[in-house]
Amino acid sequence: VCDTLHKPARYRVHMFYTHAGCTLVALNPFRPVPDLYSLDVMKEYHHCPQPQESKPHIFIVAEEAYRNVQGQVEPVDQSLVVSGESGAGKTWTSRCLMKYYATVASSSSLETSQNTVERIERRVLDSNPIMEAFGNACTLRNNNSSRFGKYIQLQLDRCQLLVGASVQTYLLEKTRVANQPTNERNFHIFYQMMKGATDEQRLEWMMSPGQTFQWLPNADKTVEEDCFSDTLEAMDHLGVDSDRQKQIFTILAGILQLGNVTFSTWTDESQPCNLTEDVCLSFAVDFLLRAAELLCVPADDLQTSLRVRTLRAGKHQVLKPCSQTECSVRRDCLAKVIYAELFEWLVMFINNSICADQSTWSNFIGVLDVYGFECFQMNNLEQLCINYANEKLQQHFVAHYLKAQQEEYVSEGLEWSFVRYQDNQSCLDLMEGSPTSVFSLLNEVCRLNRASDAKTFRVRLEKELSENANISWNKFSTEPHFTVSHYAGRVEYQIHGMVEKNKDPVPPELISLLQSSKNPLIQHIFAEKDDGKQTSKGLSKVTVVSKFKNSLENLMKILHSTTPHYTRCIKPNQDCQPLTFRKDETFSRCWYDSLCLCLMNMWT
Ligand SMILES: Nc1ncnc2c1ncn2[C@@H]1O[C@H](COP(=O)(O)OP(=O)(O)OP(=O)(O)O)[C@@H](O)[C@H]1O
Repeated sequence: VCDTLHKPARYRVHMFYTHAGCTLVALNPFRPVPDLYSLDVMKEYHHCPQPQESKPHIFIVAEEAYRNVQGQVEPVDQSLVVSGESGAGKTWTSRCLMKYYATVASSSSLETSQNTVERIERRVLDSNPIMEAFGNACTLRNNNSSRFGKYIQLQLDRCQLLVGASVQTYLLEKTRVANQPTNERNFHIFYQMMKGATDEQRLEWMMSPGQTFQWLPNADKTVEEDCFSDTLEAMDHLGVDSDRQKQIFTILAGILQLGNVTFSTWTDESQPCNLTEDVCLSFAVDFLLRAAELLCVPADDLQTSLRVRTLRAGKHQVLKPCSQTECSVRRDCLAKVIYAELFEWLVMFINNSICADQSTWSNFIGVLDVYGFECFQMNNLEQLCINYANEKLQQHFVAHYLKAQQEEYVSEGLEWSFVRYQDNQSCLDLMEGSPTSVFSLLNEVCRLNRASDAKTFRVRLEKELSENANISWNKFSTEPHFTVSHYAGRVEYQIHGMVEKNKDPVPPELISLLQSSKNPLIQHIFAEKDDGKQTSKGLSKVTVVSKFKNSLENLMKILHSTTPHYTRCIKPNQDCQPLTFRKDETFSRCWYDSLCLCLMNMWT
C-alpha cells in the first residue's frame, strides 16, 4: 500500500509489475531502474522452474508465451498485447520483450550458425531505432511518442530459436509532417538530421548556416532520441546501403525546404498565386528551387503542380489556378504523400531484411504495440480510427477474460453464471456495423464528393443513427460534431475536415511530378502509383477508414488464432516525472487503469 501518494512503497522496493487476473499491470517508473532488465534477470526468469511464482515482471509474460510454444499448447502461436495511454510505456515494454527473445531464443551458443543468427537478432532489434526515428515524435504527452501502431511477429523455428521477424504497421500520423500541434515536434528523424549532420551533409542537403524550417518547431528542445548516429548504424546493420541512405536523406531535406515555400493571396484569379514576397522574393523562390533540386524534379513543374489544377472535361484539359489555401494544401499533400510512402518503403525494406523464409519457421510470438485510447479537445478521423482499434482490442480482451474465468470456474467445479461486464459491441455496431454505421455513412458521403460534405455527413448521421444510444450531439456546441460513448469514455469528434481526411486525395499532378523524379528511390516508390488505386480526380478509391478497418480485421484474425497475453501499462503522472505517482491524475482518466491501480495497491 502507498506510504504517501507521491512515493508509493512499490517504488522503494522496485515493484513495478503486478498480476491482475490474466493481465500484467506495468507501472512506468520514468527512470531506468538498475538491473531491472539485465541479462542476469532474463536468465533468472528463463531458467526458473515456476516463473509465475517469481516477483511479477514482464519477463514472466514473455517466458510463459515462450514455454507455450515449446510445449506446443494450442493455439501454439502467441500474441503479447501491450496497451495503455500515451507515455505509459508500451514501446519500452515491446522493446524489452523483443530483447528478451533475442537473448533467450538465440542459438549463439551453437557454433555453426552463430554468424547468421547473431545477425538476425541484431537486425530484428535494429528495426526499432529506424522505425522510431521515422515514426515517433515528441508530443505533449511523451517525448518519444509512437505515431503509428505496430505488430511484430517474432518467428521461431522448430527448436524455438529466433530465425526472423516481420512487422505490420498501422495508420502513421502523416499529417504531422506538415502540421505539428502547438508545442509538439515533427518526426524525430528531421531533428536528428538537423542536429547530427556533418558540414558536408548540410551542404549536400542545401541547408544554409542557421537556416530554420517552418516544419521543425521546437528544434531547440533536445530529447534522448535525437541521436542520428544510432539511426545510421541501424540502417547499416539492416543493409540500407550508403546510396540509398543518401537518397532517403535528400528526400527528407527536400521536404523541409518545401515547408518553407509559402504563397501570397490571390490578386487575379485567372493567374496562379505568387510565392510569398516575405523578406525578399528571391528567398521564397530559393526554397522552391532547393526543394525541387533535392527531390530531383524540374523546378517549373514543381511550381506549376503546386499552383495549378488540371481539370479534365472529356478529352480536354482545363488549367485552373489554385487559391492561396489550395496551394498550401497541395504543398502539404506533396510532403505527406512522400513521407508516408517513404515510411511504407522502409517498413517493407525492414521486412525483407529480417523476415525468415516461410519454410524455416514454424511458430511465432507477436508483440502488439498500438496507440491507446485518445480523447483531446479536438478529435477527428485519426482519433476515430484509434479509438475504434481500442474498442476492437477491448472486445477481444473481454471475450478472452470471460473465457478464462469460465474455464477456471468449471475446473473448480463452480457454477458459471452470467457476469455483467462493460459490453462494447453496441459501440462497435455504431462504428462499423451493417447496414448503416458511422464508417459506412462517412464512406457514402466521400463517394458523393460534394462541396457540402461536412453538412451532408452531419445530416446523414443524425437521420440514420440517432436511435443508437452510443451516439449523441451536444446541443450547445457550435461546431458540427458527434459524440461517441466509448468503453473508456465519451469522445466528441469534429466533423469539419473529416470527410476530406477520409478521402485523402492526392492530386494526380503531384503523382506525375514525383514519377518524373530523378531520385531513384522516389522513382521506385511512385512507379506503380497509377495502379488503379486512384480515381481520375486523384481520389483514393479505398478510403482511410476502409483501409484501416481492413488491416484491423486482419490483425484481429491473427489475434484470434493465437494465445493472447495482456500487459497494461500505466502512466503514474501526466508530466512524466520519475518515480512519482499522482493518484488524482491517474484514477480519473480511464476506468480500466483505475481498476488496475486498485489491484496494485491491494496486492502490494
Ligand atoms: N520500464 C521502464 N523503465 C524506465 N523508463 C520507462 C519504462 N517504461 C517507460 N519508460 C519511460 O517512459 C517513456 C514513455 O514510454 P513509451 O514511449 O514506451 O510510451 P508509449 O506507451 O509507447 O507511448 P505512446 O503511445 O505515446 O507511443 C519512455 O521514453 C521512457 O523514458
